[in-house]
Amino acid sequence: KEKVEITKEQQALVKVVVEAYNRHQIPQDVAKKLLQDQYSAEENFLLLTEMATSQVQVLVEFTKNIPGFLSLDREDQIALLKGSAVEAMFLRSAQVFSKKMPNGHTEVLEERIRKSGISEEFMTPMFNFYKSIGELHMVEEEQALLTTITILTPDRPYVKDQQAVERLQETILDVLRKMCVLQHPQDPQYFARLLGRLTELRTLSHYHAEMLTSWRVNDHKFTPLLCEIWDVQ
Ligand SMILES: COc1ccc(-c2nc3ccccc3n2[C@H](C(=O)Nc2c(C)cccc2C)C2CCCCC2)c(OC)c1
Repeated sequence: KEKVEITKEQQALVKVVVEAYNRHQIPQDVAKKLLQDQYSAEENFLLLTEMATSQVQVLVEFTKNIPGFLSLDREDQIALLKGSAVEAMFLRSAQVFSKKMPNGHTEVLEERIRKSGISEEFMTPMFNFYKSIGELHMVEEEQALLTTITILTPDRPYVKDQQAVERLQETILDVLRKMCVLQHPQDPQYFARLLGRLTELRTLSHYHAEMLTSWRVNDHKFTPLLCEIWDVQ
């Protein structure tokens, strides 16, 4: 049984990433807003586009703190951001949905999301993903590193130097694997299950454009930034 230990530089790397991840969170807590009032489909659509727009902005800031990211080719940095923004948004939403809340609040939140204006057909895959993330009971380090691994996916469209991205991703994967072994000694499959969620995340993200255009509102207005990132308009 090899003794797994996290090196000093790996600890420093995790600290930088987790601090940046926590610092670059969206100011207003959307879950609180949703728990307070039932909004119309129009208001929810506007809230979604506002949340998604600010999420992309915080994602850009977050990537600046990923060791090695700024040394990548600049066009590759853009390709990684464009390629991971939707997945990062769903991962963030799953983490918000899975947060420990007072009794009954999660059910109210789920109801509000079901009635938000999103069309029926996407609810099952979306909530299946949210619940599968929730079952992992990830600690914040795992959440931050998993988001970082999603961003550092080498085979995004238009990435030229995939090897450089792979090297960065492997650095994060190595420390996450060790953390999972140390954090969940009773579950040797935990790290594999964590990575398995990224496959589910990619599948869910294929639906995002349809989820938006099928939102039950008359006019689907997007910000210029979202037109860039989402395959809409
Ligand atoms: C593409 O279609 C989507 C994407 C996300 C959600 C979503 N799942 C959530 C789980 C928990 C809390 C809120 C959740 N959201 C939205 C939200 O803002 N996600 C969010 C974003 C966008 C950025 C940063 C952070 C977050 C949480 C609410 C937007 C307003 C209507 C209700 C959903 C969604 O729900 C129908 C449909």
